[in-house]
Amino acid sequence: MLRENISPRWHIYPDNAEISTRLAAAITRMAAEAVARRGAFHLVVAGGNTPRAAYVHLPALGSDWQHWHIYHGDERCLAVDAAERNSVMLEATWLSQVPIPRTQIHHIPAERGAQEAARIYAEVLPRQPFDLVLLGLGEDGHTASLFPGHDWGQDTHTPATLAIFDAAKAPAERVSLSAWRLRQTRALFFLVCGAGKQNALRAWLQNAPIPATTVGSDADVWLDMAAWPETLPETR
Ligand SMILES: O=C1O[C@H](COP(=O)(O)O)[C@@H](O)[C@H](O)[C@H]1O
Repeated sequence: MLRENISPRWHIYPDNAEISTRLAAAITRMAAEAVARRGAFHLVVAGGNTPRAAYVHLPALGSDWQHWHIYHGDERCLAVDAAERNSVMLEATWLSQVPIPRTQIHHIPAERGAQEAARIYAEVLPRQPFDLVLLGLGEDGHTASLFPGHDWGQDTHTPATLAIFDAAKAPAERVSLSAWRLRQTRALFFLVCGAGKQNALRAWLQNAPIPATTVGSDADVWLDMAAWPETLPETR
């Protein structure tokens, strides 16, 4: 699936609470549509703090959980029960409370080290495009575990998963889906909340070489007012 390089759509809401309610409803609606049309919903989840509140809303909204398939955009190479792992956050906020078949929840086996986990996970990913990819934006401009100044795998010949050993944010060892694989999706949402994201967002608006500029060139960006840069680039 080729995504068009048009431009991102910026959706600004008052705060993370408002985004979380709306996002949870949107995910549930998209899942219902995907299941009705194709019999399954393939979702890539974002880690970090920003999406937590949205995930917390999901169990109560209810859904045809039997048809959901969950993948991660990235994972930190830590022990399987480490609190900083994205999989642990996902289980605690949402996955442990809904009857998605365990065989359809695809955590990255990052406890096995980045190289082996990336190799294994590349085989786990579906051949078809995802239905929805959720991504965050780090304060330093990283997306999933693709960091500015590193190769983020935008070329279509890049493997679908990357082993990262020198991430600028701890832990240094991580696994990430590559930029081109993240873009093989019907819909792509970025979540950006908090004043700490202003510099990264300004870089994106300036078309600076950060992963979001290429991964999210035609994304829907859900952001809160605090994240919108107080001083903006002159163009756009
Ligand atoms: O390290 C990571 O950071 C980004 C952004 O996280 P946030 O806490 O600033 O929302 C996240 O999207 C990624 O999954 C995570 O591993």
